[in-house]
Amino acid sequence: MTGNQEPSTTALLWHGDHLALLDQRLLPEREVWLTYTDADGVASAIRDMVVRGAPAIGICAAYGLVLAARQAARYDDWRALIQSAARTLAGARPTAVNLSWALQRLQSVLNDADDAREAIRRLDLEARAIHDEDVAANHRMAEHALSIMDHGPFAVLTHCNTGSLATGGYGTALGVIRHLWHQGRLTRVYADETRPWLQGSRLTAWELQQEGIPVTLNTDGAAAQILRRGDVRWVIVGADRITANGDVANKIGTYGLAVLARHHGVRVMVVAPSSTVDRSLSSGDDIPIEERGADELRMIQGLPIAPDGISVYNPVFDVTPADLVDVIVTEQGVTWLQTPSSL
Ligand SMILES: CSC[C@H]1O[C@H](OP(=O)(O)O)[C@H](O)[C@@H]1O
Repeated sequence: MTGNQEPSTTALLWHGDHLALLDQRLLPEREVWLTYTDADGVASAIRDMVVRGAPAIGICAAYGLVLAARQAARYDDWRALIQSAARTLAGARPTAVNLSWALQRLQSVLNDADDAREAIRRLDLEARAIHDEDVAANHRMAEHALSIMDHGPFAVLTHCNTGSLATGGYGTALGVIRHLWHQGRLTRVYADETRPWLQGSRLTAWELQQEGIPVTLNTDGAAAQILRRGDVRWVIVGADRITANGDVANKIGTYGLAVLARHHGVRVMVVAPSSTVDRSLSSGDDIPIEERGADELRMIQGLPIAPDGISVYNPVFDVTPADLVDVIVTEQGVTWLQTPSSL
């Protein structure tokens, strides 16, 4: 990879006997690291969004299972205890398939372990491999994406956070954006603030500003006007689950953005590792969509911004149908869903 600089930001650090997580609920004001030594703690961290982002939560679940194995080693029923921890971790969040994918990969390794110490060793190696593979995949996806984009330079718009804070490092959609910048092919990134959890304003704007990448923060509602102006060539987003027909579950608001992009002749690129593809589901209708608490809309940093007790609908993902996605990029390559000439 030429011209890439590893970003200084990272979401997680594995120390063999504990997992350190940057508490993303406190960014950008405060950088606070929390330490986890057991699977229940890691599951809570995922559920409470201390760490978030489909690939990142898969990697954390893998390390969480290693922690479970270390704690179970002293018991005769160590294998059953590890399996129980896997179920707890798998239940932390429903939409991103990376969580179950990572846990299934570790459990297949567990089956080959004859004793608890061997289980710890094998699980640790596999979890580290998943982490390393994710970073390598992000760099490969950036290369694949740039190979099909015109030289530019041009502006792009992105939604939510898909960077080093959402992955093992470098990022998926944000990895493509980083590579565009380092190759001199990017003029500006428009970052949707991404209500209600504000991954865009609190995380993406923070990541990009740290690296001197020109980023402009906009309300989700301003995306239409930005796309109408014509300087944005691509909408580039991540994914939490991609089904066999190319439907894409991603942060709430992605579907509306794809409709806007198609209306304004702007191409939509989805960037996600192959661990995000769930071929067991025939369409996005089958993807479980997480709904989170009402206070995510009613409050901001503890301050009420809506009438007390107001009814709230808070799905935190939506499904963009394949016919609104122009291209899907994974580490294995590029899949055009709309023939380029038709755009
Ligand atoms: C490369 S991260 C993929 C995906 O995860 C984010 O959701 P969340 O912040 O709730 O974990 C968002 O949908 C990203 O696009």
